[in-house]
Amino acid sequence: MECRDGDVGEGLRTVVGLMSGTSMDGIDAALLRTDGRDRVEALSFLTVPYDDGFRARLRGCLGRADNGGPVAEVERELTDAHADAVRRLLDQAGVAAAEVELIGFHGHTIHHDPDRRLTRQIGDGARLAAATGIAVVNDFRSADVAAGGQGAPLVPLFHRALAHGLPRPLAILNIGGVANVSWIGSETSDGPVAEEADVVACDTGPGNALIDDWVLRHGLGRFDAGGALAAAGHVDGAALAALMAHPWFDRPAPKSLDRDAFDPAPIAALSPADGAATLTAFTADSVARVVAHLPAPPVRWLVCGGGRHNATLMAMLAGRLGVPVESADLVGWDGDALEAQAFGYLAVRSRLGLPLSLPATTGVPAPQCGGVFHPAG
Ligand SMILES: Nc1ncnc2c1ncn2[C@@H]1O[C@H](COP(=O)(O)OP(=O)(O)OP(=O)(O)O)[C@@H](O)[C@H]1O
Ligand SMILES: CC(=O)N[C@H]1[C@@H]2OC[C@@H](O2)[C@@H](O)[C@@H]1O[C@H](C)C(=O)O
Repeated sequence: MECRDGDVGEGLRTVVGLMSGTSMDGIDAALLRTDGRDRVEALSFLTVPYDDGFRARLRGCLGRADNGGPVAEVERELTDAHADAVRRLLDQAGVAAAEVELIGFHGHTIHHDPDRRLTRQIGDGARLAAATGIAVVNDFRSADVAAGGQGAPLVPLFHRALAHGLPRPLAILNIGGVANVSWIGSETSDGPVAEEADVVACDTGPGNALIDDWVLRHGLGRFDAGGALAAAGHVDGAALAALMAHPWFDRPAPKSLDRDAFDPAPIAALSPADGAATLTAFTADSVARVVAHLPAPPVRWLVCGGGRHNATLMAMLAGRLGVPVESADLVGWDGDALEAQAFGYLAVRSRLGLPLSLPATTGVPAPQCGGVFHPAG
């Protein structure tokens, strides 16, 4: 399926993908070569962490659908930080800006309410294009949401491109601030019928964000390193049941979440370790709960995103899913880089006029193109 005539030719292109994820840890920047279809070659990757001051300013924008308050200033700061991340990435890779055709710039989601047809990623595409001298595609989610889709997750078509040769059905689980799964069925090519049949996706529920917030509130760092705090605690069954009673878990896929969709009030009175254990079980239980919404149970789960570094969470997932649950790095992917790579891949698809989302990945009525192009400044 093609939405319009592609305005760039076929073949591999060198692109940068940039992601500022819901955990607000920093900017992930990936350099890759891809044809936007089934070929992907990872070249280089780095993360530029946000400092605490900027993270606090960014947090102050969450929930805002308008440009008021600090949003415009934070958007400029965020964009300039992305330009700096691109420079560092290209320095690291020894690649000149002139060799890069395109940047896929996700920006940062500050508001996501697709049921009201609202989603907002801050990040000024024209400013980034001017600062880097490289053409930019941004605003990947708006067209999907305007058409009635969830606007997320958008990584599934990239996951499918990576998954050739792996056993099916395969689940690729991203555990970032929020968690999302791509279910990949039969091995097929990039055609319209196949696209409908072989990939189903949705957010699963919380990822690390509630755990991060809990650990931070107790002065115990920015995240539960290795899951050590959770390992020292006990899961509170009543609090977990209260968290899992949220009606969102009964909604069929596709579905998506804003970062702060769940109220952690049920764990408020728990000790730091018991709270961490219970929130970690909340993430694991919500992933297990999604299996009923998939076309068939996956035979293997490959986990990417920062949550795969949490051994307690990985053990809970393995216990609940009953099939191998492994880091995506085991099959040669860089589990920290996949989201950033995905937005480089999606930028190429945007320029080729190929869909970024499908009815089975976002609930959009028909395969949907998206992204906004900003020529090199
Ligand atoms: N060593 C570790 N042990 C435990 N957790 C970790 C570790 N390293 C990273 N994390 C978790 O991973 C999070 C970052 O994950 P990631 O970068 O995948 O999220 P994101 O991309 O910001 O979010 P999203 O995918 O929702 O957009 C951290 O906030 C932390 O909770
Ligand atoms: C609205 C939004 O930014 N959603 C993010 C978030 O972080 C994880 C999960 O929730 C996923 O749905 C999505 O990001 C990934 C990159 C995606 O679109 O596939």
